[in-house]
Amino acid sequence: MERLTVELGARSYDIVIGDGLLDAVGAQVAPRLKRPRTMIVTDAHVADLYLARVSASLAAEGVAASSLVLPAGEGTKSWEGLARLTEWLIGEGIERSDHVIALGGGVIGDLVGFACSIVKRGCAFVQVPTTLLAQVDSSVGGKTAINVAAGKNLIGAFHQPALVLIDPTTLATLPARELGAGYAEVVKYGLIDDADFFAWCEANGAALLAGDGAARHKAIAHSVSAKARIVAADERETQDVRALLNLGHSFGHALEAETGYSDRLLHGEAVAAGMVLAHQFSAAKGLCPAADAARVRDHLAGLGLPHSLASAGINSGGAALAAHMAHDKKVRGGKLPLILTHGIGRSFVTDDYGLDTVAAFLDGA
Ligand SMILES: NC(=O)c1ccc[n+]([C@@H]2O[C@H](COP(=O)([O-])OP(=O)(O)OC[C@H]3O[C@@H](n4cnc5c(N)ncnc54)[C@H](O)[C@@H]3O)[C@@H](O)[C@H]2O)c1
Ligand SMILES: O=C(O)C(=O)C[C@@H](O)[C@H](O)[C@H](O)COP(=O)(O)O
Ligand SMILES: [Zn+2]
Repeated sequence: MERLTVELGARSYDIVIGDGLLDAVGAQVAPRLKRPRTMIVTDAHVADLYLARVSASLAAEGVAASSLVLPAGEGTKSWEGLARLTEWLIGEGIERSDHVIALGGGVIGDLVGFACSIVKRGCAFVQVPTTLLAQVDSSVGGKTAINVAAGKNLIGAFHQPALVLIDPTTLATLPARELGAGYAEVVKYGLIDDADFFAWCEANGAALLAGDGAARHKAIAHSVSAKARIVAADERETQDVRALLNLGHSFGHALEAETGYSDRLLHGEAVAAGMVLAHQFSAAKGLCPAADAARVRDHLAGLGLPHSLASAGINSGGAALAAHMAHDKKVRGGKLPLILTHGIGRSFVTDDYGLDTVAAFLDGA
């Protein structure tokens, strides 16, 4: 079992990684509770697979757990999902010191985190991520949100979890397409500031996706450690440090919006295409060697991930895509900060390029 801490002063918390940890959720959570009671929120797929085990681990510690099973999929990160969850938590008689357990992928984690940021003005929650994406990214850092018609994650809050419990063995049941989507966020950490880790991804990505346990463990531990470092340095994304975690997302979120947050394009798939576009845009502006942009495209394409507008199933014009980007939460003074790069592992934030420039680039991409 491995343990690291996200250092955030009074809001610091541990991330625990261990095979079989799902059966120890009760032992990890029980000592934190003011009463032997908790609420588990999950989705329909994960409930079938893992809810009974988590409930049993809590029962073994004398903790009674009620559960809410929400529909699987991005559509649950919505006003409707939020209303249903918050009403349920209130109906369950939640107290602020209770620890709601978010058992599932990034959709459940983001929704539960946001609900817990507003119910009774703030309740505790524990992330038990079961997708690769959630284990390497979304369960850590306290960005919580729902999607609205105008854009991705536009209604949300920073609300840190009290604890993150990662059991990599849950990935054994994850569909290959979901694994690939999560893998895009793993590659992101290499592209941001760690060229050696990108090279590791090139060498080990295929094995990781094929089920290599050691590769999965290394990717998860490395990713959460990088994320913990970045979040500790800039918790609320005010200093152009945490914004680097948005590499590929300004483009990616526009692609997700264009596909209506449907399963035509998963978040991680949109990020994969978005990261390639960010490198190609950088190369087109003379900021990044074209060979680096090609290397990123080739790695993601080689693993079957979207690596262009066409392979992401997008045939909209640049202006339509750029219009989505105008809603980006990083916009300041009317300018859109983009995460661009000087090469692999050398990302940076700039607001030197306007939406017209981005639209023209996308028209030719
Ligand atoms: N808060 C953050 O920092 C952050 C970071 C990255 C992504 N996100 C958000 O995360 C969301 C995407 O998360 P996701 O990719 O985990 O998607 P998801 O939560 O929709 O899960 C993907 C699918 O896998 C199923 N599933 C989950 N665990 C499983 C398992 N172990 N075995 C079998 N099936 C399983 C789910 O039921 C679902 O159908 C997006 O909304 C994205 O915006 C947030
Ligand atoms: O934690 C962060 O910071 C991230 O940007 C992680 C991203 O992978 C994630 O998709 C996040 O939700 C995007 O943030 P947003 O602020 O652009 O909604
Ligand atoms: Zn993301």
